[in-house]
Amino acid sequence: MKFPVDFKEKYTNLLGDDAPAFFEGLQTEPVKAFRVNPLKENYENIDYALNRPIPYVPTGFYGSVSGKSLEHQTGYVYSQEPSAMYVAEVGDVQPGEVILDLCAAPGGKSTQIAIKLAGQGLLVSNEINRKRAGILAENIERIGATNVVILNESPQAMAQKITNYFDKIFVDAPCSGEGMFRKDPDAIKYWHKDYPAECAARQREILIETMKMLKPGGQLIYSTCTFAPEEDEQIIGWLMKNYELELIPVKKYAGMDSGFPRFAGDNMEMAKAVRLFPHHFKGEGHFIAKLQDKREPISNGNDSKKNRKKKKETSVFRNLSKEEERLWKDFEKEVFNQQLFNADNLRCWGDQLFYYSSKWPNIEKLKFVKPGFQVGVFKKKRFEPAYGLALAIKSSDVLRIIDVTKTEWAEYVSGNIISLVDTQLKKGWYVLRCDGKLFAFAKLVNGTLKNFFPKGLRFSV
Ligand SMILES: C[S@@+](CC[C@H](N)C(=O)[O-])C[C@H]1O[C@@H](n2cnc3c(N)ncnc32)[C@H](O)[C@@H]1O
Repeated sequence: MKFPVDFKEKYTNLLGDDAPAFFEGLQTEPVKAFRVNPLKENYENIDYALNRPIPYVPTGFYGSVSGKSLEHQTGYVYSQEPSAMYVAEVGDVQPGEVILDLCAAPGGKSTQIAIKLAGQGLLVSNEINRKRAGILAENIERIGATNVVILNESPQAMAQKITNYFDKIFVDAPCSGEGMFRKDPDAIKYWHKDYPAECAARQREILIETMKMLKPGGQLIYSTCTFAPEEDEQIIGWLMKNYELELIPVKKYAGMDSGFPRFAGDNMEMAKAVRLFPHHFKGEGHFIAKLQDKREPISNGNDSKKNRKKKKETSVFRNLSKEEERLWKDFEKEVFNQQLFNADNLRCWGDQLFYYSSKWPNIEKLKFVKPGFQVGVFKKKRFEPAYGLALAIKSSDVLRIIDVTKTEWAEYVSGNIISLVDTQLKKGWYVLRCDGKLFAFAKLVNGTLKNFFPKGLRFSV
């Protein structure tokens, strides 16, 4: 890998004696890792070795996973390099918190945050780029969380609608990406001498909006995948100068460095942040800082009138018609052994049925990809379950399960039907399961499982 001359000169000056090892580290192979997903039943029942745990991430393991495996399709595993995994750990997410992941695609941190919420509280996962927001939605769908709203907004538009609201905000900022040079050598092409300063200007713009949305007394977790002081310590210095924020010390595990005070006017506080350098640590480059808002905490922003409207006043959704209520209830009774959702939290967006808690904010006038958890769609006089519903339930919820072989699973995910011989089963909807993992809905008609695997997600193994 050939580095730009200005890059070499900059880090030779900044890192001194450590610079040769730094450049050498950027030439070595990137480290592969993945996380398992405790939202899933028997989540450690996977075909990947779990004998190389990552010391600072309880669900993280070194090793690589295939995007075409059953474990990946069903959201049992998520591929993520080891440095990036530390961000959500630093955030210390607790079930019940109301969290914003402002720069979220493709979803590494969001999937980890949603899993940590364990179905309680809310994650608003936002991505400004429409195409990337679509990928984010796919990744979140697989993990099976029902308490995630996926927006496709600018921080400015969001902050106009939602203020003083979030307990925690993650800003995994768009950055000059120097820490990704080894994983994605194309990132070098974008680099030039002024790039870090340009990125820093954008980061400040994003953070101005972020601070409007953070609840007084909340926490901000700021991270980048770059080494540039302008985008790391100097951004934190700027934040602390302009807002009532203090740094919370981040625990340093073996190989992790403290933030560099000398990168931000010898501000000793910077040592509370963490720097991950590939030549000291088993992972790609990252910077993480955790900041506490020192303003007087207010009672939960959920109750703020500005942020919330009564169900009937929210124009994104409409209430279900009597016919739709009946269709959903009939489906629920037929397939599940219990009520899955409180009926008060079910709403329609067009003909699609969503779970959207009445406690969540009003997202009217904001662009979204998924306004809550999609349960299904009403088609003429029928209800069709969403693919994501099969990934968000457990076998113990379901009356109608059909177990299939790995070969049949591969047929189904590629878009084919499955023929059942001599079946006595009643016709209708079933959840398909392979190797203990629920993976899709199918409709049984005359001994054939008709394929309802989403067309855009089909793949050949
Ligand atoms: C480092 S990536 C996020 C990675 C993600 N958090 C993850 O863990 O998978 C930064 C994201 O910020 C988005 N972005 C770019 N410009 C932005 C802006 N002005 N405001 C908010 N987000 C922006 C990019 O599209 C990109 O997806």
